[in-house]
Amino acid sequence: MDATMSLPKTDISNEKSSPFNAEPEEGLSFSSVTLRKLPHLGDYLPASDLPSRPNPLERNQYFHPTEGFYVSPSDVILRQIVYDLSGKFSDTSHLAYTRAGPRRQIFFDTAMVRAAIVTCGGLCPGLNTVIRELVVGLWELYGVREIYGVIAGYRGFYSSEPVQLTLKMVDGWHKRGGTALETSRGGFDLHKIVDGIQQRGFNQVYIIGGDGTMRGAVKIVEEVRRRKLNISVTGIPKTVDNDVGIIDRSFGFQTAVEMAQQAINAAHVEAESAVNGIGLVKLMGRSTGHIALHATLSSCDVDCCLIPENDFFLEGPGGLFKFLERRLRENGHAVVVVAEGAGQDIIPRTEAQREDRDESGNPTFLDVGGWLKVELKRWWARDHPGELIAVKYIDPTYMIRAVPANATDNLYCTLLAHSAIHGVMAGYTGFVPGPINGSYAYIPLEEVARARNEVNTRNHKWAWVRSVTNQPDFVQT
Ligand SMILES: Nc1ncnc2c1ncn2[C@@H]1O[C@H](COP(=O)(O)OP(=O)(O)O)[C@@H](O)[C@H]1O
Ligand SMILES: O=P(O)(O)OC[C@H]1O[C@](O)(COP(=O)(O)O)[C@@H](O)[C@@H]1O
Ligand SMILES: [Mg+2]
Repeated sequence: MDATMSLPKTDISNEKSSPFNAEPEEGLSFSSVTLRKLPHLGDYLPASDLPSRPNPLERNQYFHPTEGFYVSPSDVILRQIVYDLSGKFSDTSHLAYTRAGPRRQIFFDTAMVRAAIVTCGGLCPGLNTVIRELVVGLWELYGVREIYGVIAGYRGFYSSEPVQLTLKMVDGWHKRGGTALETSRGGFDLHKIVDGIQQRGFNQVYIIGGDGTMRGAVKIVEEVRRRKLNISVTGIPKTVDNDVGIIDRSFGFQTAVEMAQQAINAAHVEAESAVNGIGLVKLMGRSTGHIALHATLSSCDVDCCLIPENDFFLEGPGGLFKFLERRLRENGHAVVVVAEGAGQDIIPRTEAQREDRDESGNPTFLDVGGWLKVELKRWWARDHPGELIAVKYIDPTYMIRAVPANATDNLYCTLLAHSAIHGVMAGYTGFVPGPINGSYAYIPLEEVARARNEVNTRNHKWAWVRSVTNQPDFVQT
């Protein structure tokens, strides 16, 4: 049967009208869509300080913009694309974001642009590609020549001299892991950072980082606005853990999953080749188990996937040991994948360990893999004296994030970088570019900083994990 979805005509909502955001038009069926308003320099700068000009892509020798090339403020991406046609619409189902892409008119004189690029937080495959593509995009698409790399994270804005970046310098960076600009945790001093941005005359700031970085970027945008500066700030979401919300996934995540699979494969080979072999792999994921989950699904060799979103326990009926004992009896070996943030509440720790934080204030974790290995051996020796066991523990955590991005992630990094540039040139600020349901959108930075992407253990994906591993729920009885 061909069902036609009709959206309810009530609840017309456009968060706040502005010349830079779409107005609902009479007769259009998206009248019930709530469009997230994007911050724009024009929100606080007088129009006389913000003259618009034609996009230089118009004159670019390699571009021949056709009808439909430019994105207009009324182009939107819907947050949700799965609907229940029985008519049970929820409020959030019609949330929309401004579509990313080049604008016909821009708000920067590209000869006057001084762009700053910084990387903060942990490493992630693709960081160098994003940096390179920001430089290439600014240089080739918009003719910008004043592009600077801020060294070693937020502290670089006030503690070291930025490095001028050229096309020649960044050549080949997309093939290198890590970040050529260096990164660090901590060092967030809001006033020193914004003073540094002002003193160096930066008017476009590209901040590449994870959830912590985005929270910092929100404060920078607020301070820039408070000082009424003509500076556009964008956040490019980076996290190997894939814990940033709203966007489909973060760059580098697929590469990390691919690398994780290699570790799982090795663990499987080791486990299969031993008597009562247990292959144990620890993967990154502070508070979310996305890497563990995706690597489990794609490897098909995993017996049990432990993630921070799911509690587990070791001893007694329904516990991990009983389950593994069964698997060893049935198959002779087992493979366990554990995300670094899993089981943290059941690992014994001292008061000092409980309080320990990294320079950014993130809690530091105990090694769940090392602890599990010791506990597994202790349990087996106690309950099965004289029987062989081999626990092969692989910790590839830094290996999976220190590699260059794979082809899919490299492509993604390019689109992110270019989307960021187009948005900044259009005068938007305090936004994040990212794919939503496969299409690139601009999302308010503040919203991204608040959103978390956790594994939903009640949805189909987790059910899929269970169908692959046949693992229990680890419920105390
Ligand atoms: N709430 C916050 N406010 C301001 N800055 C923050 C905040 N949280 C983290 N930062 C800063 O952001 C940077 C990166 O944060 P971190 O948590 O280490 O990595 P990530 O951004 O990858 O999550 C650090 O310089 C840190 O000081
Ligand atoms: O040892 P480091 O470099 O501080 O980082 C370890 C952490 O960094 C991560 O890889 C990524 O975390 P962020 O994205 O928050 O930087 C975590 O999975 C891990 O806990
Ligand atoms: Mg983080």
